[in-house]
Amino acid sequence: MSSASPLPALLQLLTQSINTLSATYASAGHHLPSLDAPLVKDDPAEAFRLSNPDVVDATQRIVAAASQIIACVRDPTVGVIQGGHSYNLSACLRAASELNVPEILREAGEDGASAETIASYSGTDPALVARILRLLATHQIFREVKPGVFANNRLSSALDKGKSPQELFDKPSERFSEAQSGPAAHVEFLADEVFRCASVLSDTMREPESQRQLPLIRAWNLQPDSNLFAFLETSPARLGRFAMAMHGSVTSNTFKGGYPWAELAKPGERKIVVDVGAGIGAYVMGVAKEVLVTGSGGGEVEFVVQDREKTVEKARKYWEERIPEYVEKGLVKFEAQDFFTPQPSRTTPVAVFVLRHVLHNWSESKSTLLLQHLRAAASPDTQLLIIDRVVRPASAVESIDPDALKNIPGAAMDPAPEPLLPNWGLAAEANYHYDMAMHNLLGATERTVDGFVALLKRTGWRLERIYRGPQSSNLVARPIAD
Ligand SMILES: C[S@@+](CC[C@H](N)C(=O)[O-])C[C@H]1O[C@@H](n2cnc3c(N)ncnc32)[C@H](O)[C@@H]1O
Repeated sequence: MSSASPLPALLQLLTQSINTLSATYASAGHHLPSLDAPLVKDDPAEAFRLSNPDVVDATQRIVAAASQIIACVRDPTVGVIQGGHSYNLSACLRAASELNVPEILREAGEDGASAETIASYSGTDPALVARILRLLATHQIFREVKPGVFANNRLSSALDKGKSPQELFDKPSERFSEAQSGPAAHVEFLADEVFRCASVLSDTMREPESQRQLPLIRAWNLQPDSNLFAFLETSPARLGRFAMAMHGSVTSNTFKGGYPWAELAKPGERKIVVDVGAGIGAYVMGVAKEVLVTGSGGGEVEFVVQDREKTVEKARKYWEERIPEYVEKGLVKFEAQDFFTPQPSRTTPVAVFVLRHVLHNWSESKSTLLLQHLRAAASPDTQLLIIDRVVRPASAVESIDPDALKNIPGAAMDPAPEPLLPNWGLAAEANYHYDMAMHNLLGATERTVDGFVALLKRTGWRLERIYRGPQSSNLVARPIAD
C-alpha cells in the first residue's frame, strides 16, 4: 500500500475535468445548466450533455474524483454513519413525489411555496413536509428559498410527472400516464417496493438455508411461490407505476454507437425482431421511432412484443396510442408468451431476439432455461441482443480469464485512471444498487462480463461483441453451431 496521499492527483483530475467540461460547453455555445433552475428537457444543452463524449467522460471523472476526495478526508465514523442514514433519502424522495411536490412547486414558480401551501393539497402536516424537503434540499434536491419556503431546482424538477397537482390528486390512478413521469415512477418504485425488500436483506441472509426466504417474500408477506411480477399484478397501481418506471429508463438504451439497428434490414428485406419480456415494448418502440425512421437500411422491420398476458394488453394500447401507423401496417404484433416455454414456430426465422432488462431478473437456472428456449428457436443467423448492465469488480482486473475476452470486441475495459477506484467508484454506483435490487426482489443478479460469457456458453450462444453503453450495455451473441 502506498503511503503517498492521493489527494493531489485526485484534485488534478478534478480540475482538468472541470476545465474540459467548461471549455466543451463554451465551444459549442452552451451554458452549463444551473442547479438552481428547473430542468428544461428540450434545452439543446441537455441533448449536448448526453451525447457529447467529452462531456460524458468529464462528468464521470468529476463524480468519481469528488466522491473519492470526500471519502479520503471525511471522518471515517461519520462516513459509515452517513451510509447508515441513507434510507432517509429514499423515504423522503418517495414522500415528496407522492405528495406531488414537484408539480405544486412548478406552479409556484421560482419564488416557491410555503410548506403550509404544499401540505394543504394533501392534508398532511406542514412542519413534517418542511423537514422532509429540507433533508432533500440538503442533498441538492429542491431549494429552500427562505425558511419553510421551497422551490424546484434542477434535480427536483426531474421528478415532475407533467400534470397539474389537482389532476394528480383527483385521479391518483392516472398519476403516471404522461411519458415524462418515468423518473418519478422509477423513484417511487425504488423507494417503495424495492426499499422495503432491502430492509430485510440481512435478516433473510442469516436464516438457515432450509427456511431462507427472498427479501421480497419476507418484506411483503407473500406466498413462497410468488414472484415480483405476480405481486405487481395484484395491484393495477403498482403494475402501472412499474411499467412507467421501466419506460422512464429507455432513452439511454438506443445510444449512439450501440447495436446497429439501421443496418438490420436491407432494401426489399423484412426482418423479424422479437422483444422477449418486452413490457409495453417501449425499447423497440424507441428503435422504431428514433432509429429506423432515419435509418439507411431501407428494408422493413417487424416487431413482436412478447410478455405476460396482462402486460401485452397494455402494450397494444400503448402502441395504438403512440405509434398507430405501426399497428395499422402490421409492423408490430403482440404475443402473450411465457418465456420459460418453447417459442412459437414461425415461417420466417427471427433475425434478432431482444432481452432488455430481463436476464438480470432471473437466477442462473431460470436464465439458462430461458436462453435454451431462444436457442432452440434460433436459425444460424439469428442474433441475440441482451441489454443489461455489465458490472465490474471493484478490482483493477475485470476478468478472471482476460485471455478469453481478447477476441470479443468491447469485452475488455480499461480500469479508471489511477488513483480512482478501478470501477469508477460512485460514478458507476447505480450498477451495484441495481445488482442488490435484483437479489432483493428476485433472487437474481446483474452479471459481470465473466458471468455473461459463462451463461451464454452453457446455453449454446457465443458472445460476439459488447457495445458498452452509458448505463446498460448491448451484448450481441450468435448461436454456437450444433
Ligand atoms: C424488468 S421488465 C423489462 C421490460 C422490458 N424488456 C423493458 O426493458 O422495458 C421484465 C418483464 O418481464 C416480464 N415477464 C416476467 N415473467 C415473464 C414470463 N414468465 N414470461 C414472459 N414475460 C415475463 C414482465 O412482465 C416484465 O414486463
